Amino acid sequence: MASASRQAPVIVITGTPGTGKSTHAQILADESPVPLKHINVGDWVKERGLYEEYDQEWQSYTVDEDRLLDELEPIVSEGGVILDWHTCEAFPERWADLVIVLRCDHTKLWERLEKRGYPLKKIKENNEAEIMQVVLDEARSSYPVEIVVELQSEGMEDLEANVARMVEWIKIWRKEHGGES
Ligand SMILES: Nc1ncnc2c1ncn2[C@@H]1O[C@H](COP(=O)(O)OP(=O)(O)O)[C@@H](O)[C@H]1O
Repeated sequence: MASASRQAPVIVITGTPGTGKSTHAQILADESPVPLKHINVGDWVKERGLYEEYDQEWQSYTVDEDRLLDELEPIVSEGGVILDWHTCEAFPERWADLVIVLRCDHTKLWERLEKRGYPLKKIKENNEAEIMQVVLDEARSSYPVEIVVELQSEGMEDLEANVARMVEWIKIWRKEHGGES
């Protein structure tokens, strides 16, 4: 059981770039009834140099997964963490109590990535990945189906409803793990 000795859960928020992971994670960290540390894994990789190389053409880093997992392990095993990353299959299954996969209509996603200044081929690649539900399939094949939850992230009302659902889930988790409701 992932969470046997933890006081607070580990929530993975994943999805194609631009689906809203960081936005959700920040608000959830603010509104959670238990303290949750938001780790933006992409930023972590950059800040700590946990990559093998930077690909200029794709404007992306080749992550050193072994080092990344080694650095995350002691933090994650304490619990009370939101792991925010565009992929989730590298994380050990035992880490996650809940895996949220954010989804977005591809035309909206295209606009978000354009605004971010991504090169066209990177926008296309991510757009296709979203249409083909690559991250959702990856989550479903990496974790027990009952902890993987797919949520739409298109407008502000989705954002509010999704965070409210996660807060409710945390309250129940806490009750089940001997904390207050
Ligand atoms: N549900 C949503 N409603 C409105 N805007 C959103 C929503 N989700 C994300 N956005 C916007 O889309 C952009 C990308 O969101 P971000 O959280 O950075 O995505 P990610 O972390 O998945 O790359 C941001 O400008 C954010 O404000």
